[in-house]
Amino acid sequence: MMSTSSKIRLAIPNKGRIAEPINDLMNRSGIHIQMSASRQLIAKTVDPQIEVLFVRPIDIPEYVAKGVADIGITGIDMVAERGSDVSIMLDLKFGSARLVLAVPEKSPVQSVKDLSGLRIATEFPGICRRYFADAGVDVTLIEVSGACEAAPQLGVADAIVDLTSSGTTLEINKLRIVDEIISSTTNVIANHESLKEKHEKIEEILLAFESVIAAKGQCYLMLNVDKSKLDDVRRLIPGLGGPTIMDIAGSGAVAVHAVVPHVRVYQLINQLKRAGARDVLVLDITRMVR
Ligand SMILES: Nc1ncnc2c1ncn2[C@@H]1O[C@H](COP(=O)(O)OP(=O)(O)OP(=O)(O)O)[C@@H](O)[C@H]1O
Ligand SMILES: O=P(O)(O)OC[C@H]1O[C@H](OP(=O)(O)OP(=O)(O)O)[C@H](O)[C@@H]1O
Ligand SMILES: [Mg+2]
Repeated sequence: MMSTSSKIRLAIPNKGRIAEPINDLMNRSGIHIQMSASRQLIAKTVDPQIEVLFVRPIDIPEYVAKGVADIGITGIDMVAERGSDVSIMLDLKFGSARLVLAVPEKSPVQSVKDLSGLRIATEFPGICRRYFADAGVDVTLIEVSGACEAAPQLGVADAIVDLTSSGTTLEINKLRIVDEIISSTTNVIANHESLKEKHEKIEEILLAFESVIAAKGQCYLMLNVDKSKLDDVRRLIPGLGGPTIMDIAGSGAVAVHAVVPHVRVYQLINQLKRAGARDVLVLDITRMVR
């Protein structure tokens, strides 16, 4: 195992749907990117051992497989499309989408078997070839690089294989799902050799990302309460290691601190006030390491 002095190159998307959430993850995890120009392809970070490479999400799996980057962040669909030999390290749980086979609402097609001899438009030729081969169905693939849902209306395809998340694009283009091929989220992937040689540093980065995911949806609640009412307040505060209780010197009151889920806060504050809590503060948690 190598020391923590290993340099790491991290490949992340330069554009597209997941670029912004990944940038947010980098900031929250404390690995701030230092950009000197907006179209910069390689950037330094606050950690002199971590350098960032900005590339297209579809190219990240192969850059990582070939060792151009040690680790990368991209959709699991991109890894499947390229068939890249990388280690899947961490599911970041955003960028959720399903890759589906869809046909015009009025099409007679009911299953993949009905597509024999027909034309399929897709941005995912790799996944499609394997999918139709597994199904034993011979089709013609029409490769497009966006706006795939328009292909049936334009008369260039009989069906499409494309991503859907909210379902809006399928609905607007009057398309019906016939099958789900894969579901995808944004993941951290790693090069096999880098994992052996730079294990400690990669683990350090993963821990930083995990701590951001753990903190998501949680907030830090602080309040003061007279000791006589402490039991009522304690009963209201949900788990997560139980509240921390500290004496406020000479006041007959205590300070109570606890980590609580965001979704509980609105109701909880009212209940706590009724139970005698005062000076309530709710703070965002950026990172949480257990
Ligand atoms: N509708 C969506 N909802 C959630 N995630 C999506 C959606 N569309 C794409 N993604 C995910 O975003 C990642 C990058 O795809 P995206 O289409 O944003 O990149 P791109 O093709 O480089 O950008 P663009 O389509 O703007 O040219 C993929 O892993 C994909 O699964
Ligand atoms: O279910 P929805 O929420 O409507 O999302 C689905 C759309 O999102 C993606 O398009 P993207 O924004 O990447 O544009 P593109 O078609 O040019 O790739 C995908 O290719 C679909 O077209
Ligand atoms: Mg796209």
